[in-house]
Amino acid sequence: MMENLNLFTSTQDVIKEALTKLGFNEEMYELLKEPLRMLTVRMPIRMDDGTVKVFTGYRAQHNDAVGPTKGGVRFHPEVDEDEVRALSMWMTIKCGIVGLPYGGGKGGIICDPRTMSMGEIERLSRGYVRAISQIVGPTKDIPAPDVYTNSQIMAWMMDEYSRLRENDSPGFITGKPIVLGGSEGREKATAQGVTICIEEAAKKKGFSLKGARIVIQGFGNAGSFLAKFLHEEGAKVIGISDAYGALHDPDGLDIDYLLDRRDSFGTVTTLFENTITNKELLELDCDILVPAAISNQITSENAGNIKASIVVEAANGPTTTEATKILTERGILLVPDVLASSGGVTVSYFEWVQNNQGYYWSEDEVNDKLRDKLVDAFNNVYHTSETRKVDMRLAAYMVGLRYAAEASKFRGWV
Ligand SMILES: NC(=O)C1=CN([C@@H]2O[C@H](COP(=O)(O)OP(=O)(O)OC[C@H]3O[C@@H](n4cnc5c(N)ncnc54)[C@H](O)[C@@H]3O)[C@@H](O)[C@H]2O)C=CC1
Ligand SMILES: O=C(O)CCC(=O)C(=O)O
Repeated sequence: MMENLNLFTSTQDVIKEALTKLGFNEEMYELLKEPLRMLTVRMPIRMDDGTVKVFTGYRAQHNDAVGPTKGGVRFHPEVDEDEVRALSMWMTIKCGIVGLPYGGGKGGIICDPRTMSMGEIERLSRGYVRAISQIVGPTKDIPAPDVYTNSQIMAWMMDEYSRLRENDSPGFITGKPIVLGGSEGREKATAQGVTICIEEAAKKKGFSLKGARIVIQGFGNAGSFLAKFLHEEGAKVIGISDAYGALHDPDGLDIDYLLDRRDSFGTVTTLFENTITNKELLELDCDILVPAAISNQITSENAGNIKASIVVEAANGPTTTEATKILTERGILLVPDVLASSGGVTVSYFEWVQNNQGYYWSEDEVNDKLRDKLVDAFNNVYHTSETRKVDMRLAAYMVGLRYAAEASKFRGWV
């Protein structure tokens, strides 16, 4: 049988299994099996050469029983409707795992910002906010950064929304620059959360991070800060990659140099001749493998060849259902995306809280609060996996979905 690479339908299968294990009925599955709302927008944007190009974008809102929906916006040529749907469903689960008062949302625009000027990216970012303005807002749905979007783009989006509403609305979006109400620690939060999960996973496997060999796919916001943190903890980062290729040195790469040379899209390998492929990178001999780029990277084809004893998903959806089974059967500890990458949305929540109260915290305060939430979340999912005898992904879905399901029940929706 062909492996299911459709992120939306494969997510539905795990949601169904998790709800059944939790004892919810078919009606609950009917409610949670897809987003409550999915908006498709077409945005005419004036390009620098005077022509008009029409871009397509999406905003999905999975479930808002717990509170406003929350999730990033992705600018990528391969964005598609089903991917955005699945990403919004994962956000509901992520927020539930760390106990945030949000449901899941997610957005995306089909575009390649690497080939666009700053002016074109600004006009597209503002156009997107105008197009989705009716369904978003600080108490409705709060966007944030994701692949190929950053704090500058969040600033333009916040400015556009504030103009539309005729009042300053920092709580409309998170991941903003500090001077516009961004939170200390948000930029590094996803990697910080992944690092905490790696520390906890290593404890369970009984080894120290000092000298542990790490491979990271992706050298953007998540991957590059992660390489820095693990390098600082004494681990040996022996492989990294970007969209164009991968670098490998069994004695450890020069992380400080690579961090200094990477561009704002997380590209660094184009500076080197001696590269390997992303496919080869994933199969390198190492202790911990961290996919931190895009989806469907570990499949039934390569899961049997993964050498790591811990796989931590910093990216959303990097491992297929079939590959999850194979890794689990092989005794590899898999820390699923909805847990491992929840540091980003956790500090986004802290940013929103700070915007709402107008009083800002120090980076240490943010990091301490983040650590408390993530250590609890990791142990909760791990414990569920052990006691219910289910794999870590199913355990994470059970922990995360319970929140949205119970809130939907209390509201009388099901
Ligand atoms: N930025 C955030 O706060 C969060 C990000 N994530 C997830 O982490 C992953 C990475 O996101 P960011 O680091 O924010 O994005 P980014 O845009 O900063 O970096 C993306 C990285 O992936 C690489 N990449 C892109 N296409 C690729 C391909 N076809 N093959 C291999 N590498 C490729 C890029 O070269 C770059 O190094 C995504 O799956 C994202 O959804 C998850 C939670 C929060
Ligand atoms: O920071 C946020 O609100 C959302 C981050 C996100 O999109 C994700 O965790 O995939």
